[in-house]
Order: sequence, then structure tokens, then C-alpha cells
Amino acid sequence: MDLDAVTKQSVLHAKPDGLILQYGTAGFRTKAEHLDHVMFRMGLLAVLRSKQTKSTIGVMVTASHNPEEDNGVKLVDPLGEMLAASWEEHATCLANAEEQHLPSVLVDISEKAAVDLHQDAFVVIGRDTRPSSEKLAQSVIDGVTVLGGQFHDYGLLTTPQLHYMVFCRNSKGQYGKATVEGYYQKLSSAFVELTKQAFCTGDDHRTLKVDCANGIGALKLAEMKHYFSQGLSVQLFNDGTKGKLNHLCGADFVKSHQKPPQGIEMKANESCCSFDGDADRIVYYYHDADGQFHLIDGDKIATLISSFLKELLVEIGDGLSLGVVQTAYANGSSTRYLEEVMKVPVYCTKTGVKHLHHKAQEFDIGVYFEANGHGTVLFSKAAETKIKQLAKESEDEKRKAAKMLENIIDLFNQVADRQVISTTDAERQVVTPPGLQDAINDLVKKYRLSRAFVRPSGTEDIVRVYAEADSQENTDSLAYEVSLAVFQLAGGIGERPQRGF
Ligand SMILES: CC(=O)N[C@H]1[C@@H](OP(=O)(O)O)O[C@H](CO)[C@@H](O)[C@@H]1O
Ligand SMILES: [Mg+2]
Repeated sequence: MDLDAVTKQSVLHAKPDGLILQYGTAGFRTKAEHLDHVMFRMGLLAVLRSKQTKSTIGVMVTASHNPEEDNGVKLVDPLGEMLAASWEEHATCLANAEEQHLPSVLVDISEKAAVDLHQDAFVVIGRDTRPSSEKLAQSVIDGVTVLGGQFHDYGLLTTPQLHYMVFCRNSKGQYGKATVEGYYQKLSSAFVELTKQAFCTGDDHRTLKVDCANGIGALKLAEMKHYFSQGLSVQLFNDGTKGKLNHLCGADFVKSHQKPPQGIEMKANESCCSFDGDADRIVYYYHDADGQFHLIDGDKIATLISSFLKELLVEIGDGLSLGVVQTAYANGSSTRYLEEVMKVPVYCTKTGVKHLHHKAQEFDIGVYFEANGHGTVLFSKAAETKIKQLAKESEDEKRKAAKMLENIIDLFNQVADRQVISTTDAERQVVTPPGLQDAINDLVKKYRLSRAFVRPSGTEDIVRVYAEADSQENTDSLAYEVSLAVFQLAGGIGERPQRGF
């Protein structure tokens, strides 16, 4: 490591004095103007991680569903998963080191993680459409090059595409071609094949209206839609030509307001969906003939996918295990339905794709979704081999089911001070401050079929309050009462929470 060169370059990406940031639920996130040094340093860290794993590492510049003025960065590990937890700590140390300590922190990380500094390093970089992203991606590149790493800058990419590129490169192309065309080809041909197998006659022409949150999803879907042939016609809305990123649109808006985004025309029973700012979330919705809005969020998507998979697994009869992973934000009825009606085991992890992904890897087939629309299905290597074999060798009905599963494998890109509040039990119970959990328990008891919990966000400087109950009115009241308890017992500042916030 040429530490003198690092010190010299770092002056051009100086850390604002006293600024402390945490590698949170999905990397670093804050106002874009505070992130230049973090980007440079994540370039440095990506090189060390690449040397240590002897693999390509990804860096994605995005702040996902957060406002346009924010930005963020996350690292992607060799198999396309989120950065390992032990390296999140290194990331936080490196991002917070004062200028003069930067060289020693780099040496320290290399020693602790037993990085072979003679090894080559390769880093791939992607970014979303935020005005600040291009310059910040250049700072990542500066960090990579000063430590002698090689890189490929993909420029504008969705988060799932960057995960895909990393895995393709590390599987030496076996997973697919590490290009955007490779991505479109792989996923669209699996989709087209599967719809041929699964649809009944009469549904062979489908239209889907897509709210792209005025983000990167619009650019990439505009390219990808030509690959679906005639089986699916895609119409783009909120494509970034007029509106602001994530403003009054996108998956987060639709999920948290439980209403359609602005900028989309919906007729009765038309299928619509929304991405978030980096297109790694999706929620579907429609208006019925009476104008009632119906949301198919992550919980419902997980349920639909699991029931489809379960039918196919029964058909192939091969005893492969199926499990569903959710977070505390999953609606209680979806958990009950999966466990009691579908008889599928359900597990709850902390918020954030990295936690769900990890748990889902324990099954032959692991379905995981956050209620807000992040999710995928993971197939173990053993399950994939069995399915491929059955698709070739077995009898008619079995073979048909196995062939569908084979396409499903390819369809999923398998590659994911508020701190006074601390939590346990997959974030469903408050540990500190004392008294807050008792207060929540008392409030929950007042309502039927109710649940509530609170936790500090890992992407924004806020405390999130979750509530569910038997009616909208009761849910709103419970949410209001819990937020008052938080305000009183966790040292709330500023205005007291208002009813119907
Ligand atoms: C309740 C909620 O939606 N939380 C989101 C949000 O995390 P917070 O730690 O809650 O801010 O952003 C994460 C990254 O996009 C996403 O994984 C997660 O589900
Ligand atoms: Mg996102």
C-alpha cells in the first residue's frame, strides 16, 4: 500500500471535522454534500475486500428511497450479497477516521482481516440518477486507483443489476454475462418461458403500468421492455423527465401512504406497480371496479410466490424444504396465513435485506420479502441440481413442474439521538429506555388483533413506529399513542407527534 499517495489523495476528499457516520441498514446514507470522503474511503475498502476475498467487489452509489438531496454507498460481496457484518465495522472505522489516522486505520484493517496486499483487486461500480451520484462515483474510483485496484465503471445501473454483475464476474460468467444485455436476456427469457408454461389461453397479452419513482428504473426498464416480446407490454410512468426522484411516487410512498402515486393513470383492474429510487423494491396495486385501492406489498408477494412454489414442489415430490423470511413489519395476518393455512415455516429477522438473505440461505428454497417490497427467492445449489435433473429425466407432469421451477430459478436475481432506543427479538421488543416496552404493551392491549413496535431507523435520523389493528381507525390511534409514548419516554424533541401524521 502506498500510504503516502493515499494521504495526498485523501486531502482532495477531506473528511469534515467531527462528522460521524454509521454503516447502517444498507450502507452509509446522508446528505450528499457530506459523503465525498466516505466514497473515497469505500473505494479504498473495496480494494482491501477484493484482495482478501480474491474476488470482484461491487460498490453502489445510491440512497434508494431517500430524497434526491441524499446519497449513499453500499458494498457488494463476491456472491452478490451485502457486505459481511465484520467488514461493516471496518467500513465504519474507516469512514470516521480523522485525516491523520487514515493510514494507520488502513494498516489495522489489513492486519485484522489478514489481507494479502500482493493480491490483485477488481472493483465494479454502479450509480443511480441523483445529480450528486456521478461525482461521488468518481471519488470511489479515486479511492480504488490510489490503492492500485483495477475497476470497471458501469455508470448508471439499478442496485439489482450491480449485484448481478458482481456475481457474474465471480462465477466466471456461469451465472450470466456481466453486461446489461446479459441481464436483460437472462431474466426476460426466463420470464417469457415461464409465462408460456404457466398462463392459460386468453391471458397471453398483458399490460403492466410501472411507476419508476423518477429514478434509474425508468432508464433501465425502457431498455429491458423490448426483451419481453409480445407476452408483456410495459408502460412507464414517473420516468424522471418531469418529476423529482421519489417525490409523491415510488414504492416507499405507495406502501407508507397506502395509495397510488401521483403521475399514473389507473383504470379499474389494471395491473400497476412501483419501484423505488434504485429499483430494488417493487409493490403492485390496482383499483377494483368500485374504485377501491388494493396493494400487493412484499407480504402478499411472498405469500403468492410461496403458494406457487409449494404447488410445484408437491408436483415434483422431492422433499425440498421451503421457508419464508419476514421482518417485524410483516402484517400479522400474512404470517398467520403462511403458517396456519399454507403450513410453511416463517422466520422473523431484523430489518434490512442482509438479515433476511442470510436466514433464507438455510432452506433448499428460501423466499424472503420485506413488507416494503425488497425481496427474492434463493435456491440452494443442491435444490438447483435436483430441479435441473428432474426437468431432463422425469415423467410428464413432474417434468413440467420441474421446468417451471428451472425458469423460476433464472427469473429471480438471487444475488441485498435515535440510538437511545435499543431493541431485541428481531427488533420487536424495546430494551431501552426503561418503561417504553411496558407502555407499548399496555397500549396494544386496548385494541383487537393489534401489534406495535418501535426501532431507530438505519437509513434516516428518525425513530420508526409500526402499528397494526383490526381497522384503519384503530391502527391510526394506536400508532399515535405509541408515538406519544416514544416522545415522552425516549426524550423526544421539537413538536409533539400529531394525530394522523
Ligand atoms: C421500515 C422500512 O421500510 N425500513 C427500510 C429502511 O430501513 P430503516 O432502517 O428502517 O431506515 O430502508 C432499508 C434500505 O432500503 C430497507 O431495507 C428497510 O426495509
Ligand atoms: Mg432501494
